[in-house]
Amino acid sequence: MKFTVLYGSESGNSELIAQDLGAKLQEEHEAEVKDLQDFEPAEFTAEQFYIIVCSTHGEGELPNTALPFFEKFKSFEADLSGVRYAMFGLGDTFYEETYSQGSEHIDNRLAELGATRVGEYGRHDASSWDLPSDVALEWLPEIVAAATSLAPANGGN
Ligand SMILES: Cc1cc2nc3c(=O)[nH]c(=O)nc-3n(C[C@H](O)[C@H](O)[C@H](O)COP(=O)(O)O)c2cc1C
Repeated sequence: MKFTVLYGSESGNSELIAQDLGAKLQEEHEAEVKDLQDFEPAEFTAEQFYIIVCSTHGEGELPNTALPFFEKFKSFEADLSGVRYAMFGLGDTFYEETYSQGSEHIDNRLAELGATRVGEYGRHDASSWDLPSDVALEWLPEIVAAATSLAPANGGN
């Protein structure tokens, strides 16, 4: 199973989590970490398992760095039904109405295109005392177990 960790970050928290998840995954798996700024919607493939780490800015919006990707993704049309992914959203419960909604824009569009989210939706609340990477690394094993137990989408080995 090959993992691609994608991140959208404005002040660095999601990027740090993505790097820490990538390093943990690389202990036992093939894994790469990419900024959503350097990723195109057409790159989504059933050969990879995606872990998307993304924060919330503005009023429930994506971080600025992820906006160019999302603009393209909104109008991108393809059948992503073979694509599997997990989501980890960052936010702050201080923003009650829009808590952690940034990542949900990406999650909703992936679902619309037929991709399958695997495992629990991870979250980090900046108002909590928990360190972002601690929460994400605690969340990771269940995701890896679920991802690696899935049959390859292409039916291959
Ligand atoms: C200007 C600004 C606006 C924000 N708006 C929201 C919001 O609407 N909802 C939310 O849950 N968090 C919001 N946050 C909190 C961030 O999502 C949180 O601090 C997160 O850890 C930042 O991650 P990043 O460094 O990867 O961008 C906002 C933060 C800032 C600085």
